[in-house]
Amino acid sequence: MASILGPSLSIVTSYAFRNETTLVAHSPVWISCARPGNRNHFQLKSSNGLPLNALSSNDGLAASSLAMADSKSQSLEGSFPLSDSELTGPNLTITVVGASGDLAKKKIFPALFALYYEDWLPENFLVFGFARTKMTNDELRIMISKTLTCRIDKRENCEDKMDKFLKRCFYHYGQYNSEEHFSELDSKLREKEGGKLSNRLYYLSIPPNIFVDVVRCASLKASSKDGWTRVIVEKPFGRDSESSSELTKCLKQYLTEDQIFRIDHYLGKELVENLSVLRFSNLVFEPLWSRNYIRNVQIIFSEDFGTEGRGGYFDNYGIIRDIMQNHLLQILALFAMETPVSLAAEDIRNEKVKVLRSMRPLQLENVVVGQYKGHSKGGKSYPGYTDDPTVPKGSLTPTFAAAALFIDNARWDGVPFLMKAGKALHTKRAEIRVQFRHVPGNLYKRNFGTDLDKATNELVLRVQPDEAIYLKINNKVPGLGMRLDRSDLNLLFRSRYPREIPDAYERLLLDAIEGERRLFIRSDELDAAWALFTPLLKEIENKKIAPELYPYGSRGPVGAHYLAARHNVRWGDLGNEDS
Ligand SMILES: NC(=O)C1=CN([C@@H]2O[C@H](COP(=O)(O)OP(=O)(O)OC[C@H]3O[C@@H](n4cnc5c(N)ncnc54)[C@H](OP(=O)(O)O)[C@@H]3O)[C@@H](O)[C@H]2O)C=CC1
Ligand SMILES: O=C1O[C@H](COP(=O)(O)O)[C@@H](O)[C@H](O)[C@H]1O
Repeated sequence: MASILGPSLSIVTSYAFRNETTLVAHSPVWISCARPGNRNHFQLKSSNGLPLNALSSNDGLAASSLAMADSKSQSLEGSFPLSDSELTGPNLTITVVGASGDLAKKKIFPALFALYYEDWLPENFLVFGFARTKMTNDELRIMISKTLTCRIDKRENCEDKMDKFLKRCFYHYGQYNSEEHFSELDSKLREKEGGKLSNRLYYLSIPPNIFVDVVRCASLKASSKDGWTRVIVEKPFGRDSESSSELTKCLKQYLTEDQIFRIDHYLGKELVENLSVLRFSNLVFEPLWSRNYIRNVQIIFSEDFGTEGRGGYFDNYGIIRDIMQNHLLQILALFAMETPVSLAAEDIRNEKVKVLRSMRPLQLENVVVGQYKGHSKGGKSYPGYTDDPTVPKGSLTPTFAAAALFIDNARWDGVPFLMKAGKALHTKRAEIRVQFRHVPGNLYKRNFGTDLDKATNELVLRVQPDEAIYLKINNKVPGLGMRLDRSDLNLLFRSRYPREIPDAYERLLLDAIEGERRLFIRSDELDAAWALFTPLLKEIENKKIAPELYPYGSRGPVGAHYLAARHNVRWGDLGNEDS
């Protein structure tokens, strides 16, 4: 039997190395739990500097109890009810609260399976579904297997792995506000954990009005006694500053900040992760990253479908809360932050908060809101937003918004950051566009005609679909004479990296398991984000600003063009489809 992880610590080499086998063991000595196979990364330290699945100093458990639990677990080896006799390390149970719901089926279970398939999960993991719907373990397994459409589908041994995964999935039904039902869940978890050191991760995949009930019941009745307990909280984190701080206050009655993992799945997207790598590990970009060279930055999100099926939820939030205040603002903060002291979560989050706190209050005149209306095209008709039966008639909720934001600090003074987010537009896309300044005294300006904007360099990070980073440059068309052409230096991920890109939820789940908080939102970041958007949202709502209507499947309201033009900007996504 391999030895188990003791309370010794090893220090992280790098976040990116979590599946590599290079160890940098520091005192006290690393106790190896080496065993053959892919799971070597589970002997490695996580990116928070602790052994994977160990407790962080913030998880509320003294090292002595970890040691005690570990020695206890040695004597109970084999009591975990899986056939694998080589089990090592602490147990991990992941309880998906709201297991019957859309997000659980669509994203969470598939992500867990993908992690399992690729050997990222610890040996002793279990998945529990919890919801009010009555289901047996087998029914949950059928539900999971039916909806497990994930990137792994076509891979070798997928079915075999799936069977093994499903054997680790269990269900417990109960009410979200019943301490008794969470006590029952706790009994089931303890039975499965077999007395070993156990860590527990809860994923709140439920509507926000029941977050606090669940956290109260889980924390009082079903938290880990000897390991860590962490809770992933899904958005929305409130609707404005007041409700958000109330939510934080309530959660903090039962959890410490370090136990709360506020998820913003855009931070888990490959290209968003890559933003800092591009900037801080290439000499060529960072010197350009300021008002001196950058004319404007555009952060664009569009979906080619409406709120179909989620109109009830959406109408209470609207596109500004649904996409801008979180996903796009997070990207902006990462894009604009100063170089952090290190890659440690707190260093990065400190820099992001500074950006958010330096932002100029949003003015209504710098914002355009829109709502899609029904449209017929090619003999097919597409419903308007208010045609959705779950949306109140006459709703003014915006399904589109564009905004010009400014960061009043030395680096970004005067540079417009334009955001655009919309549903039911002509395409599905998310991208970051950086438009550089004109070349001063450009020797070739005669070759560009009068429109110098067309000749400026533009760096595009296409977050989705078809991830890519490309830089628009001017180039001489080969041949005699002097004709210039706008070309792309193009890093198309699917050509360069044939492996499929993991879903954002995979990365974020793994990070939460590892205790890596870098990609989760800290409460002061959240406060700063709401402080920026709350006055604007209140003004839009109090003044009952009517959204500009745009046809389903169009490029959005024309007001967005006027807004950009007022700031001397042209939206970069409005050229041809591939631009
Ligand atoms: N779906 C998505 O694409 C995304 C969702 N989110 C967020 O994730 C969370 C879950 O989303 P999603 O799965 O779509 O949500 P659902 O509406 O599907 O709800 C999840 C589960 O919660 C229970 N539930 C639903 N409504 C209530 C209610 N009023 N009171 C008590 N329980 C209820 C139901 O389970 P049961 O009846 O069995 O108890 C349901 O299966 C939400 O916070 C959402 O905002 C975030 C990003 C995207
Ligand atoms: O958070 C949300 O994101 C989805 C879009 O996510 P993506 O990963 O598919 O781009 C959006 O549809 C939804 O309205 C919003 O709540």
